[in-house]
Amino acid sequence: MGITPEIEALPLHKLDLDAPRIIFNRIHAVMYSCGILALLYHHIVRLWNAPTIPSFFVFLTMLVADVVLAFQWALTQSFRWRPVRRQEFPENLPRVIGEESEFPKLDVFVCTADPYKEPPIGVVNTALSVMAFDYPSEKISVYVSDDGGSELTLFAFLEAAKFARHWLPFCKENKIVDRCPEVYFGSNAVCSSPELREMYEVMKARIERVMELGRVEEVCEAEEGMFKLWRVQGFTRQDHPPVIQPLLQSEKDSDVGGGKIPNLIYLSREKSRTHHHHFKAGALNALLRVSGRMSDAPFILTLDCDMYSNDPGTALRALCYLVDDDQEMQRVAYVQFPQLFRGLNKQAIYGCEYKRLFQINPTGMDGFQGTSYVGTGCFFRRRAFYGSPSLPSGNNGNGYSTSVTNIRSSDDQDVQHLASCSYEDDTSWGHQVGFRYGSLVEDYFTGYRLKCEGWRSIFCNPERPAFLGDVPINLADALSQNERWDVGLLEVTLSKYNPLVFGVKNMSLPMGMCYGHYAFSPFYALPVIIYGLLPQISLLARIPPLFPKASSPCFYLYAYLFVGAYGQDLLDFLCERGTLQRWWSDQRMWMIRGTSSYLFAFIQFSFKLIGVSGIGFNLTTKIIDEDERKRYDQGVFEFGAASPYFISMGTFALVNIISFTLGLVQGLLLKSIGEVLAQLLISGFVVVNCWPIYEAMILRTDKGRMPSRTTILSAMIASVLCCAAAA
Ligand SMILES: O=c1ccn([C@@H]2O[C@H](COP(=O)(O)OP(=O)(O)O[C@H]3O[C@H](CO)[C@@H](O)[C@H](O)[C@H]3O)[C@@H](O)[C@H]2O)c(=O)[nH]1
Ligand SMILES: [Mn+2]
Repeated sequence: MGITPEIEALPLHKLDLDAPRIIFNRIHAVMYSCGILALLYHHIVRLWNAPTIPSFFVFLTMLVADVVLAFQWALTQSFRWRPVRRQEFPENLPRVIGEESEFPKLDVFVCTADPYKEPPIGVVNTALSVMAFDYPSEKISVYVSDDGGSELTLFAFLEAAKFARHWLPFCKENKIVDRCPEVYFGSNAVCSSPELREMYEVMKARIERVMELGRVEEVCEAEEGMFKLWRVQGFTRQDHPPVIQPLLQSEKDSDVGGGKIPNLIYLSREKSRTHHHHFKAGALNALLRVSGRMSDAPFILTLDCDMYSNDPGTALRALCYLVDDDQEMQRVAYVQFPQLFRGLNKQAIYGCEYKRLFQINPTGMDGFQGTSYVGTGCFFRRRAFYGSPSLPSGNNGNGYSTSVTNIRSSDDQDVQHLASCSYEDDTSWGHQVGFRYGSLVEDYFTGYRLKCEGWRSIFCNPERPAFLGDVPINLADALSQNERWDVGLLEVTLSKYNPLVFGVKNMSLPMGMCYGHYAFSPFYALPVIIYGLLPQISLLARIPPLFPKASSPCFYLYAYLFVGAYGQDLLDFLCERGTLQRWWSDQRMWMIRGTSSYLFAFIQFSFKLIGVSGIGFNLTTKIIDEDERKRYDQGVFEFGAASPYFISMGTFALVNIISFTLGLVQGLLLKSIGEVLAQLLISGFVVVNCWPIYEAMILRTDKGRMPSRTTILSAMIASVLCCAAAA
């Protein structure tokens, strides 16, 4: 093992600076900073000269909005300072690692939490797609973590284990590219094995039947034992003992051709109402311990249940970094692949692609200490969970260092105990060891804490998407997912781990800024709400204009700052293979989040602070309603089911259209458009963005239109605001 001089010429990976972008970004940064300084100066002069006390407060509020925007803009410079591109050469791996038998083991964690929100057939597809990696099968162990504690999921995996024995050799012999069965059989490609397709359909039907029944009835005698636990009185999803069930064992089992097969293990950790389970992080830690005992692979891939592998070569690509024994590369805690999605509509109306988060920003963070962990599609070095890179590591005899400094390790503890609720009591699990607790965005938080310990990470973004997942296809789901993330971020921002304090001290200034930018993103609620209400209300109230006249040079300063920020955002988007339409949706969703999920996250977080209510992990539904899907595919916004989000965004939309119309009429009548041009442009911009909301309120008749009660309520609030302003 190790790179000897002769093979140095055959590198495993390569890094290039994105020079044109770096130059452009830095020049823009300097110019734009001057603009911001000029704006702040303008603000201060204006505050100083405020004619009345109320106008002083109005100006002050506008200053607050601009300060938050400027602050966040400054933090984003760290993403733009030094973007890099990487390339891997997996074909050179054998020269470094040697024979297939020398390849390191790989453990894969697939998380699921509710069979009704995350259909088991989907989870099965994800598992099968990774079991079929181009990788020595006997080296792979797939662990399915079922936080739903459901016999339905176990049943599905019993079926999957049988099907895998046919599917895996078929994929490898025929060099199939799409190794997620649903995708392969769903594509138009002619399947060379109709029997296999039939077998898949039968499996699917059996799983779906059990889902309909809601319980497992017909299983053969050999399997009946596995379901016994569920028949015990008092077994519920919140209260049950650990269930660990190996379904395939590479030592004993083989595929239908007699070839090797991966391990497949079902695990549902113990649950009890008296213990906090720490959601996904808790599940991952149980997996970490159990897998450490059962297979103890040095490398671990974490996957959400809906993220299937789209490229069988992905594991090898990740190894290009993980097995490199260069000193810098030995500090790599994880290799993160981007989250990419299938089934997005043309405009990606709900902005769920999160291109900036998953594709653009990571290239920038990779120019420093590496990108953030995004929860799925990420290959970890097991050792990273057990302490800093400078700690001496264990060795599994294969040349790859592994964990195993189990905090309470002693051999008489059986595997069951490792998955029990009380195992973590009074240990460092979740604090210094394993996935970290304390934030609903356990992914962001864990990656961040690892960086603070001195680890680094890699962003690996190959041409063919490595993994593909599902996105929420209705507005309320998209916002509720975002709200959960925001609450999780606030938990970090308002703790001692604030990235601008703890992070800057333990990582570096640019890394602290990157993590800080995310941590503070819920604060975007402030400028969005202020810019979305104050200029409009003051327009109606005819109080002194908030912005310079169209003829004043300061007007151009505002124009420059607006065009400069939006323009650069658009450029970043297009450079990362985005389209204009999707960018438009993305910026629109930013505005919508400002008035809904960002705002509601603050409310939810405050409730938690004062102890009114706890916070939970609201799963994103992966079930797709046909009707909804149709509307989504046509790019039509979904407002069907009432949601408090819609009331606040409806109010905003209405205030803006009222103020825009009245302001325009008044400006024309009094021939004073120039004086209120900036305010008209702002509310006009909001109105254009809100078009789908007006449509849903008034024009549409389908099931996805805005519920009348929501429309009426928003209209009432908006009229109260407008009347109060005009009075
Ligand atoms: O108590 C829980 C809750 C969730 N999950 C699993 O966590 C995954 C992510 O849940 P999902 O509802 O799909 O949330 P998303 O917002 O889509 O997930 C993003 O955000 C999460 C953090 O909020 C990360 O964990 C995910 O990896 C990231 O893709 C799913 O596989 C769930 O089964 C559990 O295992 N246990
Ligand atoms: Mn998800």
